[in-house]
Amino acid sequence: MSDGNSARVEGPRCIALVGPFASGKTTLLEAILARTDAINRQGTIAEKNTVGDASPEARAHQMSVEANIAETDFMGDQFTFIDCPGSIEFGFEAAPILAGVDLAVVVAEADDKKIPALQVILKGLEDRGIPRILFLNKIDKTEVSVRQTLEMLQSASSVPLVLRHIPIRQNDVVTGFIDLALERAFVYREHAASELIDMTDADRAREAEARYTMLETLADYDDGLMEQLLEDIQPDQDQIFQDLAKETREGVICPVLIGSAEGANGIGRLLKAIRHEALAIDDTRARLGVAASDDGAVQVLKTLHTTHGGKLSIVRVLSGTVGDGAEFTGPDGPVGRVSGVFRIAGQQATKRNAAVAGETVGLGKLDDAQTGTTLSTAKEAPPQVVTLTPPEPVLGTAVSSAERRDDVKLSSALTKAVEEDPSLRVTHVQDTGETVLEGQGEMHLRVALERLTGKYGISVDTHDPRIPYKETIRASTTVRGRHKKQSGGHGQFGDVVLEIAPRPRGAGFAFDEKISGGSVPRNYFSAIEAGIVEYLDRGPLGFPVVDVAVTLTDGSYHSVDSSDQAFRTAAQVGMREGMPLCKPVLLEPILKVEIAVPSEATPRVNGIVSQRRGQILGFDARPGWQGWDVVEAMIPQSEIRDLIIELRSATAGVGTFEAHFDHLADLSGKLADQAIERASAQAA
Ligand SMILES: Nc1nc2c(ncn2[C@@H]2O[C@H](COP(=O)(O)OP(=O)(O)OP(=O)(O)O)[C@@H](O)[C@H]2O)c(=O)[nH]1
Repeated sequence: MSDGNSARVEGPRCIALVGPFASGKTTLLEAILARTDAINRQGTIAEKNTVGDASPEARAHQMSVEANIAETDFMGDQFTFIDCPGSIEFGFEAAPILAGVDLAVVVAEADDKKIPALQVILKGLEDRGIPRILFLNKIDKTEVSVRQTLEMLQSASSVPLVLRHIPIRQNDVVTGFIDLALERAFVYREHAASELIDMTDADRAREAEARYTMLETLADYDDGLMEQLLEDIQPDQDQIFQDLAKETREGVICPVLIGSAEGANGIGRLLKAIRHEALAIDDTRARLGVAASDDGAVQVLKTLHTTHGGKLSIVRVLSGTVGDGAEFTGPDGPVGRVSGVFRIAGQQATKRNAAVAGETVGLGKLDDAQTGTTLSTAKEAPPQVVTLTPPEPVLGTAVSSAERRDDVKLSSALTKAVEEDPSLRVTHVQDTGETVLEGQGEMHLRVALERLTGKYGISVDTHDPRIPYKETIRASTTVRGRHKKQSGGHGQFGDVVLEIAPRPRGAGFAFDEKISGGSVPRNYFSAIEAGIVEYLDRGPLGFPVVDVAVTLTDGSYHSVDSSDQAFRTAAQVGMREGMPLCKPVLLEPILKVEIAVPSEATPRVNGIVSQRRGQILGFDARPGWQGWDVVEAMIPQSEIRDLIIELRSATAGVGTFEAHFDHLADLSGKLADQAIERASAQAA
């Protein structure tokens, strides 16, 4: 049977499967592998026997926590499919992958709660100019009409969604479909290819109407077709296939196919559409602005640290042939020599021969290669096709190894974790002395921690990161600090008079001296200042002290017993006595927060911010995001902790925020008392 003669391109393809959480991407990959005989039997998520999601973390949570890669052949063409996780928390995994694919299959379902997530995904593809086909999955359990579903889904796409299939229903169950381009009806067969059937008169009438709607949209981009429609001339079928392919490749439309990944229905049709409508590497290279060349050039889609084989860079070969021993250069210089070319299938990597342009393979031992970069075998640094900026983390946890001997192991495992997933961040917080692992949400962090244990065998302790409170003073005092030990032998003597005064917020610490008549010799000044600075590490409330001025106004010395150490101690004695008299006050860090949400959630954000002692600064439309707002607010750091969880629940999972330190503000009353109590308990 013909699929139409659209100008089909040749060569190995790389296709991303994307879509909202649990829309059926991993199941679709499984169905595709079964349909193309890459596996004998289709596994299911429930039975935990799918090719994708085979890592212990993915199996445990029954969700994709990283991209799954599998290769197959269909009608003589080679395809690599990359199933990208749907959860927004693992969303950054897809960014470097999408840079190297020919087409994205967006797996969606008739669920209005998932429309905001679908919008985020489609916008990402639209912004990057990636051609896309929408697979309307779970048609086996869809009760609403496809027409209504399409209207709902359309709000998430900025280009027309073009329905290519309509369902055939019997007793409210979808039993097959009509392909509007082929004008043929098929009945689904469980886990087998659909069978061609005759159309009933009623189906023929529905088909004619739906087909006309499809043609009208195609005609918006094809004047010749528009004229034919106006003159009531039946367009040629090849022409329709050509229009579909051209307009899909240009990204001006998004065709919609229907099916059921679980029942393996509609899979053959989807594969045929991909085969005809996806571009191949020559066009993708043009989209990425990479010149054709005999030099090997690759795009790094993902990095894996395998427990035995070392580092594996999953790449799409953009040009040339890439084999063992190839030496690659990245944006910052040489990245290593390939040791092993691997075929990737789920969790398995098997050695293979050299890879040609268009193929997606694993390259071993490119130690300095980074995910998202373009590498070349030419000596000079290759132009980069994308710049990837990981989203700012939204949640953090302090981590430490349960066993001291694992400290070094933990630090190297954390480095590898961030290399595999740059949307994780590890910070060593000087103020609190903690190592904080930050990421995109609870599950993201949980999986990262599980990997530390599962993959590297490190047992990790975690707790909420401490808030880096500070303290300052509100009043001045003058105090004497004496240190005297003169009983027998070489004694110690230091004596200072210090004036302690507040400084404006943000002004920092200042030391001055107003010594007259040499009551304290000049050579002891720096030891006195050092003693004060040391004291300021932990003020009367238990926190680092900021914004104070200390002036040395007087003192005395002993020609034999005075020393740097004695004056240093005297200064600390003075500070210890004087500071509690200066009305100490706790300071809490306040963050400036930009919260991005769909506009209908904006009023709820106001409530969320004020509950967290926050102050709204204003809100505006989110640039480039139709129907979204950005709310600006100041929120105390201690109130941010689970902000992301509340925001996501108010926005069907898509709300997000960025926060940066802005200033310190006074904190008094019960909240201050609690913070002081907590700190002294932790210090004890
Ligand atoms: N009824 C029905 N259920 C399906 C279909 N496809 C997938 N499912 C179910 O939907 C759930 C999610 O499927 P997955 O394949 O894990 O979805 P996913 O999109 O890969 O999920 P994430 O990557 O974790 O976002 C599973 O329980 C599947 O069995 C389908 O066609 N029909």
